[in-house]
Amino acid sequence: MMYGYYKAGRLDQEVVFDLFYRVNPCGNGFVVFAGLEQAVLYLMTLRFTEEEIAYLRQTNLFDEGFLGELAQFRFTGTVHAVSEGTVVFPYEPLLRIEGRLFELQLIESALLCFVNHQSLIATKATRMKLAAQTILFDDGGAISDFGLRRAQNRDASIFGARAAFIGGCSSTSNVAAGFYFGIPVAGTQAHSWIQSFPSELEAFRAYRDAYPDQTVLLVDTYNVLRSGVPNAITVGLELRKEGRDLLGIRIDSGDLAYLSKEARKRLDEAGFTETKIIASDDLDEDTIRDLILQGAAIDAWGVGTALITAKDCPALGGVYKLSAEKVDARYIPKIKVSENPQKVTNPGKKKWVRFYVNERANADLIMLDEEPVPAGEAVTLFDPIHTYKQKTITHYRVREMLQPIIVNGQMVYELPELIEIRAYAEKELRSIPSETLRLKNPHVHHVDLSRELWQLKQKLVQSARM
Ligand SMILES: Nc1ncnc2c1ncn2[C@@H]1O[C@H](COP(=O)(O)OP(=O)(O)OP(=O)(O)O)[C@@H](O)[C@H]1O
Ligand SMILES: O=P(O)(O)OC[C@H]1O[C@H](OP(=O)(O)OP(=O)(O)O)[C@H](O)[C@@H]1O
Ligand SMILES: O=C(O)c1cccnc1
Repeated sequence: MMYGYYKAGRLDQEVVFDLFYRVNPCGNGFVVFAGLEQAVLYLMTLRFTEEEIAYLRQTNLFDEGFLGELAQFRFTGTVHAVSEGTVVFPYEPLLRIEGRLFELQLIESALLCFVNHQSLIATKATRMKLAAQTILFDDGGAISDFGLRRAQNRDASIFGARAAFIGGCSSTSNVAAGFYFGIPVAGTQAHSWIQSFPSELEAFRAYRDAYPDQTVLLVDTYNVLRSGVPNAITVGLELRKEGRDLLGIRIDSGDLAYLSKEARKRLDEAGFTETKIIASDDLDEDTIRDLILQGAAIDAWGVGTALITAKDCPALGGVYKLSAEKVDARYIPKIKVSENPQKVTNPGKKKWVRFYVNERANADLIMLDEEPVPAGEAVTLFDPIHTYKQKTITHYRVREMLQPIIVNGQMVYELPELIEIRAYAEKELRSIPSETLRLKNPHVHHVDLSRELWQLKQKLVQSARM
């Protein structure tokens, strides 16, 4: 397409693209937006190397003028985006990109790859947190990412760990992710550790000697209640003699509700009331919720496959659509019409706002960029499909959601630390009504169009059909 634009003399045509998604993943009521940092770093460093140009040359598809354009390629466009960790909903522009058609077309798939992957995993992690009733993070069980071995690849594990941390995981067992992003790293030991020693007790003692202040023992290699827990208590008593304590045990198979409750009883009877019980074994948000309903005595959760691959909903369908074209300093709105009404795009250069009523997100409104943001006057919102469904809000706080990130190829935004993004994501979740956070059949958050945008869309649909 870039070569075609070049041949048609359209490479400098100024356009606007929106990146958004249409359907929440996993039956969820929202998405936690993530991946912006990688998208921005990609745009700021995007170049064609001599080697890459030589590869393209030998395809015999392109002329030298075009290859020369690639050699001097720089991203010179303007990007507005929501902050990482923001709770977002279908059809909301997550990134709005303005610039040369030549550049904006090239970046489509890369931007989608960063945003789709990390937003999906951040959302999945949030679901786990909601299931574990840890939305208030100081309560309920922490969730650790155990996913590296099950991730689709190295990058998926590392960026997945980043996204999982944004979504609320407390730690990762992926040390590379700790190295790159400063995520707290935590882990225990595998069954092979226990098997490699002559006995379980010797294995526990050797682990304690290596990590006397972080002794967490895997108790299910032979028999949880007859061998693992009694041996862990023996090692715990030895630690006590040194003035230390047994930090935890991990149960990785069997009936996690029954075994955790029994293990809790025995640990408590032996005086280890502070020792944590960590569960793992094919956990997902449904099993976590189920175990909590059964009164399982689980303090923390190690989650692998279901988290890092978003196993039951393995892709977020974010898309990148052209919404306007600049002609004589004016933006001309563009639309994509479809037989499927959900695939008709929202035309024009747009922005969007969120209305808060009593500090809870009440509704979102997508509007044309030139429209004034409501400033306290009563606003009547209507459903863009079933337009008779209307509501008027009066006492609200309004927040503009897109902010400048890159202007004419220059970064104007300071990328936040990951820990700040995580804290912001938590704050965001607290601003969303609990009905929308429900794991099953959540309330559908209202994302409406301003009257002007709605009328423009109707007009363009009508004219496109003629
Ligand atoms: N009390 C429980 N309620 C609901 N699900 C549970 C409960 N206990 C365990 N599970 C889940 O059931 C599944 C256990 O599967 P299965 O019985 O096949 O294996 P297992 O006994 O854990 O042995 P292994 O992991 O060694 O194959 C896991 O996904 C686990 O998280
Ligand atoms: O959430 P999950 O996908 O289960 O990931 C975590 C699992 O990974 C490890 O198991 P391991 O690779 O040794 O396999 P196994 O326990 O399934 O046998 C660990 O002991 C957990 O069981
Ligand atoms: O640290 C652990 O116990 C761990 C890490 C990854 C996968 N399974 C277990």
